[in-house]
Amino acid sequence: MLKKTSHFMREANLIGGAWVGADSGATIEVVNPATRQVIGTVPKCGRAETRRAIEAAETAFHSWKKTSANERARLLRKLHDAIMDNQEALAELLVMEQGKPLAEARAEVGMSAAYVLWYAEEGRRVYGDIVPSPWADRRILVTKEPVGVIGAITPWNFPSSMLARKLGPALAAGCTAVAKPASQTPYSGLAWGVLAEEAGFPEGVVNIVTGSASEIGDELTENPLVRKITFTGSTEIGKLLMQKAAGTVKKVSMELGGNAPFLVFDDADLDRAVQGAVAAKYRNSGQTCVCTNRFFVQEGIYDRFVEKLVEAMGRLKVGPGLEDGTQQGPLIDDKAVEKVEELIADATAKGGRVVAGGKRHALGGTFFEPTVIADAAPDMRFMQEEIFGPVSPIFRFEHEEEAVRLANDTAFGLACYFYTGDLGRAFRVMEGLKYGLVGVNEGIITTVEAPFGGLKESGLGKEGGHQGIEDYLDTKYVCIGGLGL
Ligand SMILES: NC(=O)c1ccc[n+]([C@@H]2O[C@H](COP(=O)([O-])OP(=O)(O)OC[C@H]3O[C@@H](n4cnc5c(N)ncnc54)[C@H](O)[C@@H]3O)[C@@H](O)[C@H]2O)c1
Ligand SMILES: O=C[C@H](O)CS(=O)(=O)O
Repeated sequence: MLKKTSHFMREANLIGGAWVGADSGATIEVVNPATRQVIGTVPKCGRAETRRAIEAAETAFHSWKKTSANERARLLRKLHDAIMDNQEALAELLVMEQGKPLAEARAEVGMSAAYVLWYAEEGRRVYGDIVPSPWADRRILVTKEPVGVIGAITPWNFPSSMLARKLGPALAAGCTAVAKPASQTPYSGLAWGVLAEEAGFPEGVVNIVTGSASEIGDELTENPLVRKITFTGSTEIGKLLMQKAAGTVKKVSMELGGNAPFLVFDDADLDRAVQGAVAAKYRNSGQTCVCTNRFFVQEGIYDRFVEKLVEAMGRLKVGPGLEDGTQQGPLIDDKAVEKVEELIADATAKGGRVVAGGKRHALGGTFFEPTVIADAAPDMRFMQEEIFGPVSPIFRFEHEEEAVRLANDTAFGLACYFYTGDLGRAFRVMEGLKYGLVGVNEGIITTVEAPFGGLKESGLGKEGGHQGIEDYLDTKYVCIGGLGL
């Protein structure tokens, strides 16, 4: 491991400005999914340590909220610069614990820095209102104030940028934070503690705890000092956290699971659609919340699309993320591989045809062959379950209305994509699809300038865009009398 990477690889938690272990001394091993080797350990903290982190964040909040938006922006710009100055080391650390190709890890770290820079500026535009008063002798103000201590819980698939989408707006708004990264990928989260320290954020503003997810989660959701929970992860856990946060009426932001449809109409640019399909499906080996889960291809071009996708996909290089040219890394763990195998077995039992891949890769471990399944049918589990792996089930359809109905036939509503050359169809389909994010003739659409977030059981709230800071603010109405007007 390069020396600079080890600088960020902290085997301790950041609580109130101190790097500490678990009270019990217990630790969790962190495994490199490509080599299955233990790369290190992190503290196995629980409620007591989390409570101390919350109290440190509450203490820090009382001074942090009084800093000017300009001062917070200055520190956030320094944080942005620290991330970019260390992009390679942070990317290598991310690959070691998550497995994605180095090029994707670099992009994720770059996206993390971009969120920080975006909110450095958005924090300076948190405007209030002066409302024309209905009373001649009173004045009405509406102000925005930081909600206070926030609890942030993030997933393993984007261990850096998912935290950036929370810490960026939270710190810009004047909030303080207690963050819990996923146990599979803790180092990219803990690195935010190192970066925040080096950027000059006051002690207690950023706290990072690792360990028992349920214990840390229970303290974050039940402690009344925490005024907001922001979660990115599965819908199942999101529902649990919402229920627990209700006990103290906390604000919640939920970035949850997806089941993205990808529609290709007869009038689409087929080569563009295939290029978009590979990008929207195979990023992070299919382990993203916005990855295509179901392809719907119109009858007239179905066979050509399948043929071209198989050909394009066959060119993907599978290997360890740090190896030059790797485009498909390993899946996160054995459980992920078993889930993918179950879904393929279900599909083939229901008439699906494996036309590419379909089994564990010759590299062994959790590497899996990029897979395409033709003749997918609506009774297959893909329709309702997130694959979270490199598998493309391809359904066929005849009419536009049928495609939109099938695309919407899921509890999820995060991302969707469709390819057409017809402008009228583009508006009909865009307006008919019940999803928070829509890619029209594009397969990769996430950007800091745009609000990211799902509908239905894919979540609540938005991250990115000008909308993303609103969830970290309380609106206060002030009526001022006695002015002798
Ligand atoms: N919508 C989005 O922006 C987005 C982004 C990335 C991932 N995701 C979703 O996340 C899922 C994959 O990530 P994952 O496997 O880490 O999800 P997960 O829900 O299993 O875990 C997410 C986080 O929650 C923690 N957690 C687990 N059980 C908990 C509990 N009882 N109390 C408190 N915290 C708990 C985990 O330790 C982790 O930090 C997929 O469903 C994917 O679609 C959504
Ligand atoms: O996995 C979900 C991420 O939000 C994907 S993206 O990098 O934001 O597109």
